[in-house]
Amino acid sequence: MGGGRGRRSNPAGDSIPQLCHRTPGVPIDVPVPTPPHVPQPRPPRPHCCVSLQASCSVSPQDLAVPNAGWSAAMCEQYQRLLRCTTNGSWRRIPSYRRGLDHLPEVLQMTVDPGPGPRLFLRNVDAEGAGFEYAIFLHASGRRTRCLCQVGPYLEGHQGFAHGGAIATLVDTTVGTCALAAAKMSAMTAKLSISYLAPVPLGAVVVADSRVEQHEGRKIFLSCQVCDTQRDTLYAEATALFIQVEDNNSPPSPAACPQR
Ligand SMILES: CCCCCCCCCC(=O)SCCNC(=O)CCNC(=O)[C@H](O)C(C)(C)COP(=O)(O)OP(=O)(O)OC[C@H]1O[C@@H](n2cnc3c(N)ncnc32)[C@H](O)[C@@H]1OP(=O)(O)O
Repeated sequence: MGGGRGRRSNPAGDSIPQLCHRTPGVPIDVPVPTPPHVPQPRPPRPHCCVSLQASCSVSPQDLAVPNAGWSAAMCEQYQRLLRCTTNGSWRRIPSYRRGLDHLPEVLQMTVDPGPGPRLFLRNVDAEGAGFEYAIFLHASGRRTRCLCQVGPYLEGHQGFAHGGAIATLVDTTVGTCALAAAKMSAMTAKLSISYLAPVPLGAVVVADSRVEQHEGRKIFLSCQVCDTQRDTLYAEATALFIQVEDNNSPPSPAACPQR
């Protein structure tokens, strides 16, 4: 589905094959929003370099591995990508329920055994219902490849993925690439996406990202989202990430235009 509408993608020309839990609905205490006219202090930057809580007895579960919700196609493509890690040219990045996907040289995960904040892409517990994904990082540290099965809870138009879900996938793929390139925390400053063909729910897609330019604190990246056969280009994107020091004070709020 959608195969005829996307642009044909260019082969990436690399050594990797061309590929294009638990209880649902854990209640979360949602804070009551403060009225918009009350000025609020800017929240601190996310602290990425958080040490593993030694006191926590719960072993974090790596979710970037096959589970019962993965389709045969997803499993097959995952195994293909995994084979490319054996010579060290690529490596799989572990992923946890809490904390960003795990790049130990850049950040360490937090361990959260209970309900509370969750990584956005890991907020659905039912296997296969939300984002099922695994990210691979190239040895250059400047390319990432995300294999993702788009679950039914990501629906936008009937039978197809929500554009925001695709944006999340892209942001995460380029974000991982930016963090690896920066070797420090970085945040999305700009994300531009062209949606070229609708992604059917249940589809397995591959998002390929690379650093295009790295100038000081600014990292410019590109990303393409394709089917596993590289027949359909679902989306292409460019992004700008800005390196941030974890212990910096937050930037002053941007002035809001007067109405
Ligand atoms: C393994 C782990 C995987 C993790 C993947 C996670 C992916 C998820 C990533 C996210 O979703 S992050 C959440 C969404 N992003 C934000 O919430 C960021 C909100 N914005 C900010 O906090 C600040 O605006 C920002 C940190 C991006 C920049 O503020 P700074 O004060 O540090 O930057 P500054 O204003 O000094 O600008 C530095 C340079 O960047 C440029 N710049 C900043 N924002 C820009 C912008 N939006 N567009 C274009 N250029 C921009 C700016 O012009 C300047 O260029 P020059 O050095 O050439 O003068």
